Amino acid sequence: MEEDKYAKELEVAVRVVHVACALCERVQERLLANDNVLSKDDDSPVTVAGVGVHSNHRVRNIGIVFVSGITPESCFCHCGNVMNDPGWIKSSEIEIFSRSIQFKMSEDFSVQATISWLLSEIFGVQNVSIVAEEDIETISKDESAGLLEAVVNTVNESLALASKYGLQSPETTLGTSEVLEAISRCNSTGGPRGRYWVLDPVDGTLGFVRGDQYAVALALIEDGKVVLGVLGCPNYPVKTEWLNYDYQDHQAAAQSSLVTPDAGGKGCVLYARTGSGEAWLQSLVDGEKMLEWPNRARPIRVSSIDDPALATLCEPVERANSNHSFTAGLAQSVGLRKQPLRVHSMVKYAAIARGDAEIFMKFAKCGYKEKIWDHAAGVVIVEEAGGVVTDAGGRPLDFSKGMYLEGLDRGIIACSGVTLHEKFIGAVYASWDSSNL
Ligand SMILES: Nc1ncnc2c1ncn2[C@@H]1O[C@H](COP(=O)(O)OS(=O)(=O)O)[C@@H](OP(=O)(O)O)[C@H]1O
Ligand SMILES: [Mg+2]
Ligand SMILES: [Mg+2]
Ligand SMILES: [Mg+2]
Repeated sequence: MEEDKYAKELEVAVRVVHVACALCERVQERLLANDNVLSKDDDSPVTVAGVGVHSNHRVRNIGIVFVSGITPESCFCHCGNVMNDPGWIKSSEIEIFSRSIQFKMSEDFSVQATISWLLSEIFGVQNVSIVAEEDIETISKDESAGLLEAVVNTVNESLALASKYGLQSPETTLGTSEVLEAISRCNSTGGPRGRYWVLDPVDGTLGFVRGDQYAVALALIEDGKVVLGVLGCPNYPVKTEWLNYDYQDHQAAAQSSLVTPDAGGKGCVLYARTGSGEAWLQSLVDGEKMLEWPNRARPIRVSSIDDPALATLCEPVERANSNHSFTAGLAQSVGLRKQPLRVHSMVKYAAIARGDAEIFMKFAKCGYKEKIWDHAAGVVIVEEAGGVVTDAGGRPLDFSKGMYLEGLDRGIIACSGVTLHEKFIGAVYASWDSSNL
């Protein structure tokens, strides 16, 4: 790859993700300030599920429903709606969850509008095509007027700070139609040809509403290949020991000396360009306090551990999202001894790229189709940091087939190096037939 190919795109992508992370932090602070925090208790008796509707080609989250005493698997279709993104919380947390999800939806759309507007300003509206998780229909409905108003305010608040990150802020505040127009540009469906951005505005929905780990993920795909990836991790500080903190720890830590300019603040942005052999980390900086851009970056590398007994497995928190007992069996057969690190969102890819864990595995239920925005940025960052990412058959993930990772063989295995990777691929072959997947 030419030395400077995609250099400008990467530079811009990193800055817009910083702007988006600052937006997320503000929204999450408001959320947490109102005691809208969920605990991490996974064994609670109430099922919470987002309710989605099929609109065109994708399933949208439009609200929530609470059903006592049934499992996500037994959720049913209701009035043409389907259950999506199931999770577990305590009954006492229902009201909190309901408020939280409003914040989360507002954040999703605000991030999409902000990133879409900034990319369009820089590269020209006609050159910007985005595949993103949320689409225009949800927010265009009459009943979403309140949500839209909140989004317009948040977008303007964020764009006003864009100049702090070396980007152009709008001359006047954006109106509703401009915000909707920016969101409507996120209607690409991807595919094998052309150039398009891939955006997950908030990855790790439950992590976000729990005041825990979540990520903003932006990648650029050209002719079906991911050419760069940027992961914003607002709650993943340079200090690794915070990876698995909960909100209470977070409060304590936020007041402690860990959050100092030296420690690098409470979040980070990771990025890489395909083929460069390098991946980078920047601390998140508070735009309002920032005196000048550029923020310094340091190279990151995967862990050099290849002894399974010393390796750490990172996986989704929710059992509904990945089969914990299957991965535990694989881990045992390969010889892992440590407890798995369960972390929400693409922060798992960040943990591998930074060398904080050695293996990330996700085995979704049969029938679930992985989306490209949940993996594109993370995969390139792990690979350029020296890691290996494939499906369970050992093949690279194929981002060229539209919004989904079509043809994915069973699950995803990301490792810090080939030795561990080969062991896990071998373990899948050995145990698959006896698994219930
Ligand atoms: N049923 C099911 N199976 C597998 N995967 C699913 C499922 N439902 C959702 N998703 C996708 O998982 C994304 C969140 O993954 P995480 O690894 O963060 O999950 S977890 O919260 O740690 O359990 C999540 O991304 P976000 O929606 O951006 O949060 C989803 O795209
Ligand atoms: Mg996601
Ligand atoms: Mg998301
Ligand atoms: Mg979602």
